[in-house]
Amino acid sequence: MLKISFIAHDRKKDEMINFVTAYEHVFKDHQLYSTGTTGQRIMEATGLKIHRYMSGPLGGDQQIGAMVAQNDMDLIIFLRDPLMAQPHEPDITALLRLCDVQGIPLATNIATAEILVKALDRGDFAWRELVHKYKPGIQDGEIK
Ligand SMILES: O=C(CO)COP(=O)(O)O
Repeated sequence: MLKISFIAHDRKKDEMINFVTAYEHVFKDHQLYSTGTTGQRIMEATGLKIHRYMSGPLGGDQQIGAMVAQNDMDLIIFLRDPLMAQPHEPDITALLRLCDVQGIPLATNIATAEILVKALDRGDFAWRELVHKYKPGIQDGEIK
């Protein structure tokens, strides 16, 4: 079971809901997280149970980022709105940066999200189970 996050900006939320609904059979076997409103919308539209953090502008991206910093998140689907400025742009940039620090698979548009979910479904994410098994002592705040 992997940890997966869904985040969508307002004008991308319908696209996210269609996507998660289409692949509900894949996502139901995993531990799901989201920012506040995205998670609420997905749960209203599907039978999935999602741990919701704060709404993005109130710190939700940072909360998911905290999991990424500990290498404790396996896949992020983040449908960003590239055509609208966000008040919490620094938080968004920070989350994307941390994904690159830890090498966490991240989709920022639906085309990539489709490819990643198909990879997930056929077992291409098994290496993440190994990451969890052999994760060094990050709980102790160890600096590598
Ligand atoms: O703003 C967001 C991500 O940056 C998403 O937040 P919501 O899911 O609460 O709309």
